[in-house]
Amino acid sequence: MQTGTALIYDEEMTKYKLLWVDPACKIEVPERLTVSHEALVKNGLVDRCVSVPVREATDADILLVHSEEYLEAVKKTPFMTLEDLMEFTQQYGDVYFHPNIYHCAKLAAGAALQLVDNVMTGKVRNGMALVRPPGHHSMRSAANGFCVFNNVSIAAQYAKQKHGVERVLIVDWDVHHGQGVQYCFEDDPSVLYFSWHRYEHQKFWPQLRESDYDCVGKAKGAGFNINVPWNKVGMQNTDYLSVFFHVLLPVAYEFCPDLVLVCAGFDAAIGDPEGEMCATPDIFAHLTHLLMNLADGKVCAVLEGGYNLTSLAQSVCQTFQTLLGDPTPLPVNLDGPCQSALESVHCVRSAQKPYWSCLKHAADLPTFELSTKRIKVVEEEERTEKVEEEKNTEEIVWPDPPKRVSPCVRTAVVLPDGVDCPDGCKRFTDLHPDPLLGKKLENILKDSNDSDALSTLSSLTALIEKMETNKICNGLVLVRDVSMAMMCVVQHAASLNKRALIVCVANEAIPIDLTDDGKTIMVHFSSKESEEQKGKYYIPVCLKKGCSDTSGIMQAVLGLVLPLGYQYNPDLVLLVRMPDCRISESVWQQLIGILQGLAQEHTLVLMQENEKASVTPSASTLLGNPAPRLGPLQGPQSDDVEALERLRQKLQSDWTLLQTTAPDSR
Ligand SMILES: COCC(O)(O)CCCCCNCCCN
Ligand SMILES: [Zn+2]
Repeated sequence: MQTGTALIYDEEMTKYKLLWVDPACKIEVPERLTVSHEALVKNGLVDRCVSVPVREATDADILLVHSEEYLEAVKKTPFMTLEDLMEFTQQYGDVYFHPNIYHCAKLAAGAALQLVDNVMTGKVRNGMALVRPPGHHSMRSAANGFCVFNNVSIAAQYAKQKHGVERVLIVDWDVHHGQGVQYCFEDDPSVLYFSWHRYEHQKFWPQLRESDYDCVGKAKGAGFNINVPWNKVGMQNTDYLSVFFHVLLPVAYEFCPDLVLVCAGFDAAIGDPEGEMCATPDIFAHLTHLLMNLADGKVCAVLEGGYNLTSLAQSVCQTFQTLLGDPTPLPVNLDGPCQSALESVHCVRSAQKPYWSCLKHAADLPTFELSTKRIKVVEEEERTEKVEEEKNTEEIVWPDPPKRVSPCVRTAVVLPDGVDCPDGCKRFTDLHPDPLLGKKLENILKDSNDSDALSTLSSLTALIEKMETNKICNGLVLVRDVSMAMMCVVQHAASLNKRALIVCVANEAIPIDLTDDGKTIMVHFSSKESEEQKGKYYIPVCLKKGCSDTSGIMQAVLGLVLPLGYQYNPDLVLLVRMPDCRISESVWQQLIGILQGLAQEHTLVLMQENEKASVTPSASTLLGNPAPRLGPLQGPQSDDVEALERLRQKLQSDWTLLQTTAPDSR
């Protein structure tokens, strides 16, 4: 299994800057790279990474995206006088040139290519390149928005040409629209480009009509361009996650990329003068984690924007820590998307509906959108660049990102004798069994003299306590009676006053009575509609074909379990696989991998002791290895989707992160 996270950085890329007065460009300073790298050093993250050297992109590399005339023109800039540079710059927008910027632009593009080479040849699992000048605005024959060469677009073409990559997903979480990337791939179905961006109904830079949600790509590329416009500032963590759960991830899993490239701009974070958003730096820990079970974990992030030097440095560290496998921080108080974000999610899903089977049941465009579409056309003439009113300069503050400590034991296992402990795991037994345990569990234990049941249960309860005190990150336990063990965990977690999210994959109903105090939530996958209501904390997901239905499970995991789990924010995630369920190993691993974003990766996997074959794959994912790809997903069963929609309608008043449509409140 490939490991290692590449860090690509070279201080040469700090050696250019704005040489004249230009208010639009003054934020793009060399310190952006130095503060980021220094933060990595200070947090001991440089030493944990594999340092990969930069290289200059060759002409051939650059010509994968740019025209010869543009490259030839840029080649002349090192020899220009200051006046020539200013005049040369005039022909482009919101960008500046410098005698050394061509050299740095080759290094920035070359850094992205080095990252792709090292990931695609298996020298590292994933990585990030800290570069400037950034890339996503530059076009075939034009510099734009601080960008000279389109680093990530070149990397995508390079990955296809040199490494035979067939499908590339580009996730652009920078707060600006990477129009350069969109133009490069808009008719190319092998590159799926996803971007969210501050838009404010086309009032925000670069004020392009083609940045709106209805620009879905052209010809064969229709459906392979996804624009999520933010029509208001102040978007928060919950808005970003809502878009991942209900737009990006379902489509990304259906697309099943061979490689994920990230236009990692951190101007989407709080404090940034460009974005004016409110998402905190730790959100990038989650966004990164949610991409890491795609493409067998092959994730290459390349720095784009980010102008608040404090939030930039914090966001860069959060991203590297997740790439390195450190537990994600708790996703605190997510209270569901704001109205504007919900409208954007609703519009994007309906615009993309014809192209993705995971969206085939998405709602149609809200009626108000149809009406305002016309109004917007009318306003077109009146369009004036939003007056750059003085940014409210009062200091914006936010809490430091939480410490993310890796427990000394990553994965503990409780296995029957004769079952080998997988490499990297630690066999766990309870050294101080609680003599009263039998008594405490008598309501659960059928036969309190059953000594090895009792010993397994005492190991189980002791393991939970080690996870709660962060001595152990996660665990895998094989038991004879899964139902009984599950009830024991529920009872014990409740006694520790810890909130547990239980995801149970089964085929039959399961005998469990959940307390209605919300200390435990259970999502129960089965093939049978369970008639009796078991309260709002028991959530039955019925799949006609049962747990062998990969698309059905993934649809429910991404669109229901994740949002609900993130909003519930448990201390512990219990993954229970009942003996009779026929879930595929890869889907089971995806479930384990995806849900590790919750509860600081305190995941407890519970299986029947005869599932020996599943011990190694389950343990591999618990150890932080990426879950295997599922292959391009077909559409889920229609009646399953309708059942899921009914469930969503029922739950979304309590769990607002489940919402995907804006009430027609106009
Ligand atoms: C790929 O570069 C990263 C980036 O997307 O952040 C570039 C933003 C250019 C923003 C240009 N308008 C500045 C107007 C003054 N406030
Ligand atoms: Zn940006």
